[in-house]
Amino acid sequence: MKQGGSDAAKRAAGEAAAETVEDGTVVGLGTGSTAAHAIRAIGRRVDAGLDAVGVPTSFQSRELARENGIPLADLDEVSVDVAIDGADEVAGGDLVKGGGAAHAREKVVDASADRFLVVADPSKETEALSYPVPVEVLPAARSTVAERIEALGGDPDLRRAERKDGPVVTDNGNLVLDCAFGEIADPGSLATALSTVPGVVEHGLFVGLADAVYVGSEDGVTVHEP
Ligand SMILES: O=C(CO)[C@H](O)[C@H](O)COP(=O)(O)O
Repeated sequence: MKQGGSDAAKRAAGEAAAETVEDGTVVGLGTGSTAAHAIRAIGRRVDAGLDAVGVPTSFQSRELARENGIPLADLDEVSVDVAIDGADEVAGGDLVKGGGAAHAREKVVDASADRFLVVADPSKETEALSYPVPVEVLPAARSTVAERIEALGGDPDLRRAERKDGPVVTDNGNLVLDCAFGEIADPGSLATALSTVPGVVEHGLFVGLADAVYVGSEDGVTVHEP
């Protein structure tokens, strides 16, 4: 994932979005270092009396929410009022996500929310998406999906684990192909094409889902409503 942004900028964005969580609501808890700041801030607010329930998007966000005392629910038990999640690249309201290989559950939770707030540092903002699109695939479909992605003009690369020999395995037991397409002229068309490839569980293009983008910096937070 892009690592250009400062932790102070990520913290500013995460904490500003966490501040908008209202009493008596259900919050989708995103994955990654920026969303982690939001989770810790929500935990502090719960500790101070906020009545909120979290729906995690990954093993990692579930663990962090537990450590921070946030009551949790599964998505089939509640409906999500607001989701707060990070991104690897942001172009207006379109995103590439999945740097943490959590984009399948993230998309289910973020898309189900009444409001989806993206939290990011300025290094994530761009005019046109070009970050390699993470594609979660069934292990048995790795080669056939890779061929289809090449036919769509992409360059698929199996994501490998840093601290073990072999591939990254998602929370759902699948593999990830990071697919470079260069500058993506039409994210909507590419998203539709990827979704129709047999064996693709989910891809990291989030097109038109964001309701607001909180961009933090050392000097404060700017909120865009795409
Ligand atoms: O999509 C994600 C995980 O699947 C993350 O939200 C994305 O990678 C951004 O992470 P960070 O806030 O650490 O830069």
